[in-house]
Amino acid sequence: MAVIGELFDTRLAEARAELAHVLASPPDGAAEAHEREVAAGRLAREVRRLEGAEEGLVFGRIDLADTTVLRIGRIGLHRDPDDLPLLVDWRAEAARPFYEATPVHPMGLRRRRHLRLAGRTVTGLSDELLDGSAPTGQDVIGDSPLTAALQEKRTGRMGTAVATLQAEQDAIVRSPHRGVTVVQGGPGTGKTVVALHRAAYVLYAFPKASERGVLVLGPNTRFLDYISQVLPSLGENDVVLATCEELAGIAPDTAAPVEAARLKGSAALADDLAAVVRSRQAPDDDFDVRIGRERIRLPAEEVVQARASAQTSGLAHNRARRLFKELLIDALVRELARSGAEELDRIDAQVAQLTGLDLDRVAAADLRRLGMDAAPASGADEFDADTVRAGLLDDDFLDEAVEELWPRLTPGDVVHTLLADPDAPAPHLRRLGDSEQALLRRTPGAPWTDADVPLLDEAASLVDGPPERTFGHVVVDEAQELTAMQWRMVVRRCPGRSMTLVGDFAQAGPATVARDWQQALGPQLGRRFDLRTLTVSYRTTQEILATTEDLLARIAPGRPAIRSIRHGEPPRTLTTASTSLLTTLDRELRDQGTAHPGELTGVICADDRVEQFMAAGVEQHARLVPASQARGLEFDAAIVVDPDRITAARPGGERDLYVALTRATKRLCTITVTDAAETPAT
Ligand SMILES: Nc1ncnc2c1ncn2[C@@H]1O[C@H](COP(=O)(O)OP(=O)(O)OP(=O)(O)O)[C@@H](O)[C@H]1O
Repeated sequence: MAVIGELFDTRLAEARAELAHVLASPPDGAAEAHEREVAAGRLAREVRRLEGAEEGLVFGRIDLADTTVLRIGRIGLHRDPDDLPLLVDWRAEAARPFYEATPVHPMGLRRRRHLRLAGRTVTGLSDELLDGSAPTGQDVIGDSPLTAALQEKRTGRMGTAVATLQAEQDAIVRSPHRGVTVVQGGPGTGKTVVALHRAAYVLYAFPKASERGVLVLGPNTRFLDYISQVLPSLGENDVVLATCEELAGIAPDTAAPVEAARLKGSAALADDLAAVVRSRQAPDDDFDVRIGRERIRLPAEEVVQARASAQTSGLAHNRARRLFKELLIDALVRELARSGAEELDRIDAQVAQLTGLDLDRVAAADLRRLGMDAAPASGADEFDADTVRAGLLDDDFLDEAVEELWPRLTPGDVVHTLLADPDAPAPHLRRLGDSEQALLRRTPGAPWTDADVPLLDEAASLVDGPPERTFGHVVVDEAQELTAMQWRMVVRRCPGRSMTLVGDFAQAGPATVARDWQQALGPQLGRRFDLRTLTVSYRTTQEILATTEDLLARIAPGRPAIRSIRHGEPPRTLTTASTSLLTTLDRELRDQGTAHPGELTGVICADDRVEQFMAAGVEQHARLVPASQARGLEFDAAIVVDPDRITAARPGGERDLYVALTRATKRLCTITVTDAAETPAT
């Protein structure tokens, strides 16, 4: 162990020194400055990687039957690349038995040891003997490391489970499948754990995917904050964590009403957006333009031909506009050459008629006298097509004329036209009923909502082309939340279709229309996904799961109940009148604070109660979470306030309630309100 610590310190000191050296050496010229920047970036990443892995660097050891010993850690460490590693990276194939060996399939192991460290000091050991041999004085048979890990107090940030990944989880994390893997499972079954460890595994094991980077997409910034520590502690800092809005680079001003969000999530709107863009691409009409002092008219056939070529080029609207313009200019140049030649021939003919001279012959005779070649001249030869073409490309008047036919568009223009213009070509949208159309109707200058973001992103891809940043692998957590339009956003950013998607339809929010993975993914990814199911809850106690069985049967009929490895107190219910709600909540918070000091309590309530509870100072004692944002979060204790109000607040509110009730690792208290006077209208 001490040797590993020393080697780690040396590596970290070397990386820091090298970084300091690179930053201190002044670059000589632009090329060197660039090289220096690249080297500094690489070294800074290496320093961060090592620093992130320092805490709990070594957490396991396996002793093989042939007496080989391997120590398992967050990163790998070798003295020399050709030597056996002193520390095996948990993702290496050699570490697999640490996670997957069982007494029935010992995978060549005699013993598996879990270590607990405080800094560099080993504070706990626990061994499992896998080959059926009797423990010796060297073996420490103690508490299961998983039990110990689960008993730790919640901190408000998710911790890594790298030391205790369970075999069914590990098999998914290490899956060699490079396409789409879908992981489903009830609350607390470790879907997020699997998703994040999978992201780290992909970076390690799939070099192509890691070159292009890994994206982890989460439902909101509260959730991303909750999981933000996990990957750095696995030695990975290069993963991009984002919400859909961050991915699109758009900050919406407000949240859309649920019904509008559902409608805007429909993939049919993608066709409507494409139709709006196409409708702005050159009508079947002549092109009439003034060039210098001349008016030139291109017939409609020329315009139609240029449009067809631009449209079939595969380029997005604003890029295809350039091609369209160039094709029109080619046609104009041909037209100018033709009309110019005609004009010259007409002048020659007039001169010949008036003077009897053939100007072409005179010019040729002059050239011969000067000893130069006398090629037969024609009007077309005197026309410098390249110069004319270049001039037209830069001509502002011409560009204005093209703008009339094929205007440059912004994503906002396109979405606004679709939602605001009753004459816009929008076959799918127009098929909706009047009330639905009214929900989608947009007035000029209205703020953009979160549900507009995928529409704006779709429009951006139509007018400006595919997103600049794409990823080699995408992990989507709470994937049941994504609408069809959001799936399109995701797929655009993952051309290789290499993804890990985790979620649970029993926890779906109100904007989700799909009820299973086939419905959700089929349109974008077909049937090509590997579906895995996790069956054991590591969060929600068996007692809490038992009280949610009826609710689960209503929201996900036929779904087998999951089992939990945790047991806790039976859930309690307090009943109060609405006028006493704050007093009851305050008393409960104080009681829990006294009985269980240092524990993290979450108060989950209908969104419209948050302000009132904030004003009452609830956040001094607990995390206050609107029910719409509770997905994925976890607390030692949860107080769910006024379940009826949560259920009534949004369509599919029973699923919000199910999420709220399954957040606690130890105890759940539900406060019901007896008088429904305050229940909001739905
Ligand atoms: N193998 C494990 N070792 C230690 N802790 C684990 C393990 N698997 C899951 N956990 C813990 O169980 C809790 C629930 O895990 P996680 O949040 O990944 O579940 P989930 O399926 O994503 O839940 P939800 O459906 O609510 O989103 C977390 O505290 C997580 O750290």
